[in-house]
Amino acid sequence: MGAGCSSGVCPSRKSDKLKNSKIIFVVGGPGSGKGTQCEKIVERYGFTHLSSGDLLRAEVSSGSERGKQLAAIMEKGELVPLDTILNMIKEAMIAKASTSKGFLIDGYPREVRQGEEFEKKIGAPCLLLYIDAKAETMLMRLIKRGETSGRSDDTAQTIKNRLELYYKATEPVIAYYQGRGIVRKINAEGSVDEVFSQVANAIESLQ
Ligand SMILES: Nc1ncnc2c1ncn2[C@@H]1O[C@H](COP(=O)(O)OP(=O)(O)O)[C@@H](O)[C@H]1O
Ligand SMILES: Nc1ncnc2c1ncn2[C@H]1C[C@H](O)[C@@H](COP(=O)(O)OP(=O)(O)O)O1
Ligand SMILES: [Mg+2]
Repeated sequence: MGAGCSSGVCPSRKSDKLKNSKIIFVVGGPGSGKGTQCEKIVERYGFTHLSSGDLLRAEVSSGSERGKQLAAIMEKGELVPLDTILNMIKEAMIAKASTSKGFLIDGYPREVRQGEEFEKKIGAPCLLLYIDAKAETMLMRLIKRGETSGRSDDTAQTIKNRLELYYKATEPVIAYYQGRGIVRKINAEGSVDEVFSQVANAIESLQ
């Protein structure tokens, strides 16, 4: 049990509707397996999975003007503006707050400032799942995913940019939360089930 989430209730909520929500950040490089593990967590534990990338892709699919601007950023493998993604996550959380057993925030924070702003506007995470795979493993998985995903960012050049940005901007997020004792590092090199057995141990340490 990490600081700030004893008995499943986190302190100092910034939104009344979310004040009793359990929040788990799922952080790892592109292609490390965040989405895959989140699906398995939902299946077994019934948490609410919110993927920042999925929220953004839904906006792009809507064909809105904002979606067009986001698509141009994502195609290059860059980060969209912090306020945009944070507001989308907050709205999605509020919509599910009354029925959710807890939230898996997948793909956020991608930089330390995103974590700070999330805590100011929403609340503190009680666990950070750090999905750790080698760069070569992530690259191979993304190239393979690109054969069928239809994602404009699963292309060789954009994958390279995303990996570089991950090491530069997102890895510091892990060090930032390590100081609070809420980081659980998951070795994501094995099979989906091998990875999930570690993930399940981390989730159960919270119950
Ligand atoms: N443990 C694993 N072993 C092999 N392939 C995996 C594993 N976890 C995920 N994958 C595959 O790797 C790709 C990236 O996984 P995904 O869950 O989309 O990662 P992320 O959300 O971190 O980008 C997907 O095609 C997925 O099926
Ligand atoms: N928290 C965030 N801040 C800014 N941009 C984000 C973001 N989460 C996602 N994006 C944008 C930039 C990413 O390259 C793109 C795809 O994200 P994703 O679906 O989470 O990728 P993946 O699951 O492969 O790691 O969406
Ligand atoms: Mg994903």
